[in-house]
Amino acid sequence: MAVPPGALPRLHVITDTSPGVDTLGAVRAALSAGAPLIQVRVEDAATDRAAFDLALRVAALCADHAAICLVNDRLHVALAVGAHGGHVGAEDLPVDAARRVLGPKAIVGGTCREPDAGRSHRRAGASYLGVGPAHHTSTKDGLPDPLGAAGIRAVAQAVDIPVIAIGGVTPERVPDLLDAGAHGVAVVAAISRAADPFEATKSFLKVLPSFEGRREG
Ligand SMILES: Cc1ncc(COP(=O)(O)OP(=O)(O)O)c(N)n1
Ligand SMILES: Cc1ncsc1CCOP(=O)(O)O
Ligand SMILES: [Mg+2]
Repeated sequence: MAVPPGALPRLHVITDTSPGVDTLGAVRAALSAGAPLIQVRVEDAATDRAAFDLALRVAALCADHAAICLVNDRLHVALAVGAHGGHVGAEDLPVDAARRVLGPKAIVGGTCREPDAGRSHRRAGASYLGVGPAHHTSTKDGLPDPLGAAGIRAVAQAVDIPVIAIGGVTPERVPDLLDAGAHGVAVVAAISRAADPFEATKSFLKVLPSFEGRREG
């Protein structure tokens, strides 16, 4: 299911499969609070079967809430569960290949950190850019130094597709990221590892512009 141009949701809640986290509990809470989009992300070491099982359940929950479901990295899993699209980065399929795999109507997100890569992803058919780390994060290892709002701004000014800022995003940091030109934010820890993921989601929704991104029907 395609999202109309300009209607990409502003809050992307990314699943957290790290030990001690109630992955699906957090997804249910986020959706109940009004999260418009869930991205299914598993550890690199997870099997395809584990990724598929989680994605199938998340896709069903998203359907119940008229929310969008994307799958990170594993585009065959996205296709297998009927997700709305997928997200790829430097170690995944290139954006143009992801677009060919998922088709012209799918949502295809591509990671980038600087303007030239953003322009190139745009030409390759990306629907949106995931740009980060915006701030320090302990959720993913091996990342470069945080880009800060200035780094987000540099990419946002270079493209005409939505920029989703990722990495260490909290509700308090959202206004600066929006001022820098981000369309929205992607969040792992500040929702899934919050004491109350429902309230945490509400806190994000309060500081994001209202949700033209929620899918009809
Ligand atoms: C919205 C969004 N932006 C960036 C990423 C990161 O993707 P990638 O660089 O491929 O890293 P992994 O998430 O695969 O570890 C993302 N998932 N979502
Ligand atoms: C996957 C990824 N890519 C850049 S930062 C990041 C992790 C974001 O997680 P958190 O919201 O917990 O900082
Ligand atoms: Mg990836």
